Amino acid sequence: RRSDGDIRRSAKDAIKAGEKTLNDHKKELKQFKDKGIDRKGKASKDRHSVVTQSRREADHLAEAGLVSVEVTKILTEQEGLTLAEVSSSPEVQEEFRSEFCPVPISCSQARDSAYRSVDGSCNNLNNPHWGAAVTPQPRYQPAQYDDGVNSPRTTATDGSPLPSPRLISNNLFRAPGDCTETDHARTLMVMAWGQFIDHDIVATPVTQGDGAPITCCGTEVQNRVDCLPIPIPSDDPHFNDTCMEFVRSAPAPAADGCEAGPREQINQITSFIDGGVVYGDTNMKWLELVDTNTGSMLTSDGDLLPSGGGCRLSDSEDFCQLAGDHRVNVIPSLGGNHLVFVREHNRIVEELRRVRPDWDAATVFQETRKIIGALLQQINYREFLPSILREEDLVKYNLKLQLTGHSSSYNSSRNPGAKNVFNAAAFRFGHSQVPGSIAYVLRDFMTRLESTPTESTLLDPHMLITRSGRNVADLARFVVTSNSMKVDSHFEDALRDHLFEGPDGVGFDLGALNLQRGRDHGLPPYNAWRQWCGLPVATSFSDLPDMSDENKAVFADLYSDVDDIDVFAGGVAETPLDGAAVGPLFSCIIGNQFRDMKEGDRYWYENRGREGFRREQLAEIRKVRFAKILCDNLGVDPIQPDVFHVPNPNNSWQSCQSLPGINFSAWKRR
Ligand code: HEM
Repeated sequence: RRSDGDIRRSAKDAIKAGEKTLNDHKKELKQFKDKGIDRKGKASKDRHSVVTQSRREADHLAEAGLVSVEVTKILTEQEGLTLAEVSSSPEVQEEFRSEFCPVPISCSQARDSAYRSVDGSCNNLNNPHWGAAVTPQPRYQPAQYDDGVNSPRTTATDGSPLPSPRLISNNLFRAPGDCTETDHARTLMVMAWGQFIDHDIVATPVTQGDGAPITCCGTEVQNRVDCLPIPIPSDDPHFNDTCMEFVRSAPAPAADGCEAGPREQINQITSFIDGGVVYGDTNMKWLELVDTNTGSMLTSDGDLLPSGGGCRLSDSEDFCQLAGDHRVNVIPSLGGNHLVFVREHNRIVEELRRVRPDWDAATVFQETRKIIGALLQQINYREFLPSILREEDLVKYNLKLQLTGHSSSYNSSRNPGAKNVFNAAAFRFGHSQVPGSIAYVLRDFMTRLESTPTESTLLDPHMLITRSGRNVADLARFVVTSNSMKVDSHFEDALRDHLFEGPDGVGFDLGALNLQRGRDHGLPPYNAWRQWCGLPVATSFSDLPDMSDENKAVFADLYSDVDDIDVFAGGVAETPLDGAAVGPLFSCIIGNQFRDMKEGDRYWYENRGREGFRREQLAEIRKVRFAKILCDNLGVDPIQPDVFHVPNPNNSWQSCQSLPGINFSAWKRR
């Protein structure tokens, strides 16, 4: 056995080598920039980077991640340590931490605050980084990289290469006759909310070049370490090319704290449902979005979102929208939800100023932010989750809300962080719900106007902001009355062939990106997750439980072993459970994640104490449903009380006036 001193010397040498790799990497990125390689390439790659761009703070963590990976590779491959020895060696970790990790966060001020910190730090007082912005994504199961440390999972059990994600997409995700099935019970709000709340929970940055999105296709960039381009089969039904751009997610050090270990990925926003999607997660962003004289959110002409950020503009009068999250322009249904909560914030500010004239603008802002966070949590757990999970799973994962009084669900040993498999696979189920076109529905609920293919609305906010936003209510009416697509193995061509397509006709396949992202992150395959969830595991393709015969046959054609199936492919292809939108595997992962985010949140809105609300305030918040918020801010009247389900005799249209709202006198000084 090697002495501690010997291991420390090896660790120091490995760290030196890691630093050299980091410097070489930076030089290489600059060279690609100087040669103009990252500046050229396809226009669609720049659009994709609007979604996956990284923040400067994340770049620093990525540098630590790169060294962590290098150190771990050297210690395991050249110095003969096992992964477990690297992780548990105090010598290795002390050396790594002293060079690359920020000084531990002090929570002395945050301890007694009635408000969440802007970046989510110190929510958990013993583990201040849990759920905070710009931290490594935690995992439910260790990564499965080809080399154990860093290389994507690309090899099948028998040693052959895994099938190309685009090939899987062509065979599994393409709907027969290009016709995806409708979900007759759920509305498009299930899809729109899923994406909106996802953008409150996770943003995974990819590695960026020296100021430009990286290029991964072409002879000049072969074997680039940051790349994992997707091979396109020569007989592809849509693409003429042979290569789809794909940049790896930026590396992070090991998840719990900041340690040397196998590659992890970054979450650059807070995992808590805290309204970061509305406000952002940095003081800089708050200053950009908030009127500091009043505590209200800045808006533009027509009470729309302010302008800024990147998107594509089809009309010279339009502008890109700025919001707490940079992905706001991805699709109008998402931007619509952003707008609703900015308006709701400003409505609440007015109400609070009336009942609390003694409060300054900063207090009004924080109190309003707290109520908005509570409303997001309440809608998510009381309306959205019951629309996608079975009642028995809501009970099993402790996702049900209390009807009265405070709860004592806080558990300081639960890590609320958004888990890698939730981000890179399970919660992407919503991609299958996206419809092929977006339209306006007029006040008569019958007339549909300006139906636009979904691909033309991507990254283009036109439908929301045209005519100074006068059609926003028509768009919302479309979202709450139209059916979502079923969660199944089929995707609309808008996303599967035309995602972020440019004038050159080149776009992405989102289904293929999801599969490749899972491999990039080293996600264990489908069967390993079934086992983790305690579900029956298939030993052959023919006994895949919870799957149609048709899907079993497709999997048997694509993969050489049932143990190789990618978790996103297997999960989305499962037959939904009775009463749920998703199958058993995604129900399990989504259930576990939302339990962590509820029980692991010291500021969970039902909690007692100064982090929560007074009893009478909580009772007022409990009166509100999402329908009322749409009423108050978009004037969609009448509306069905449960906007996640289509109107029916048990969920019939009601006047906005008849839906209860918050009485703010509960916020009066006592
Ligand atoms: C409406 C159209 C949508 C578009 C165009 C879209 C597009 C995208 C893109 C381009 C990515 C990054 C892909 C990658 O390179 O890995 C992504 C990630 C993701 N999407 Fe969507 N999406 C849509 C809707 C949804 C919906 C409805 C949900 C959930 C219900 C969802 C959940 C997610 C999640 C969880 C991620 C990973 C986020 C991260 O880790 O940063 N998306 N989406």
